[in-house]
Amino acid sequence: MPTLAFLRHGQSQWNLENRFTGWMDVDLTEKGEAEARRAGELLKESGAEFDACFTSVQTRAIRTLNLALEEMGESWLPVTKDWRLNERHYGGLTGLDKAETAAKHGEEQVHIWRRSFDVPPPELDDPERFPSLSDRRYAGVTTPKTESLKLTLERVEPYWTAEIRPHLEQGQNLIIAAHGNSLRALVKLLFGVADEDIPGVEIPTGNPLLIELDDQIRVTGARYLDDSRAQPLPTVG
Ligand SMILES: O=C(O)[C@H](O)COP(=O)(O)O
Repeated sequence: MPTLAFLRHGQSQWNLENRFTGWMDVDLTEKGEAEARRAGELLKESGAEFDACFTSVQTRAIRTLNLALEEMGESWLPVTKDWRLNERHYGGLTGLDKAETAAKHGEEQVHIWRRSFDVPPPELDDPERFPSLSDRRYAGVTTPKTESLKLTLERVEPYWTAEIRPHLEQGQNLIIAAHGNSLRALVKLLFGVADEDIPGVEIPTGNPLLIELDDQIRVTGARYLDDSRAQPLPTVG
């Protein structure tokens, strides 16, 4: 039966600075690099043998995967990168300090923007401030101006169905190295989490979530490999 590992990137510079990041391409901090290596150790210790990996086109996820694979001695594994695994686009919140934004708009509004299923943050109306959000890695892509989790799921799900799921159906074991909200979208899909329950789902950085699937690609078990930094997992709906 196939095994799937979800790996959120290690701490990024803007995680450290508590800034909304989204599609901004920021690198890992030293702590983030250490988390990525530790994730590789944990994946190796799990004994799972992986066949292929998927990641976004954002440096923090790509480097997390590379560091983990290096630690596992598996840098040879095929890796597919696609923008549809990117973090949700944080729109006009991109680059803002999360605490300052809460002080300005209220904790509740910021929680809705961060964790609700279908309320998108305000649109980014001055994209020239962040050129990497629409640089040539997105050639041919209509880049969003903002994304709720629902909109994120709407681009993650077709990619999952067309490009990832078929590997699992062939019995391959996969690693998906991605982001807090693209992984929340996948957790929602795989675990059948209701819209009203998704705000309670958090994904820790650099802590592999190992998911066991049956041959219909239904979840039969799931656990975080670093128990001390685990978050509660949804029951399969
Ligand atoms: O894009 C970001 O700012 C983070 O990676 C995820 O942020 P969140 O916890 O506010 O959704």
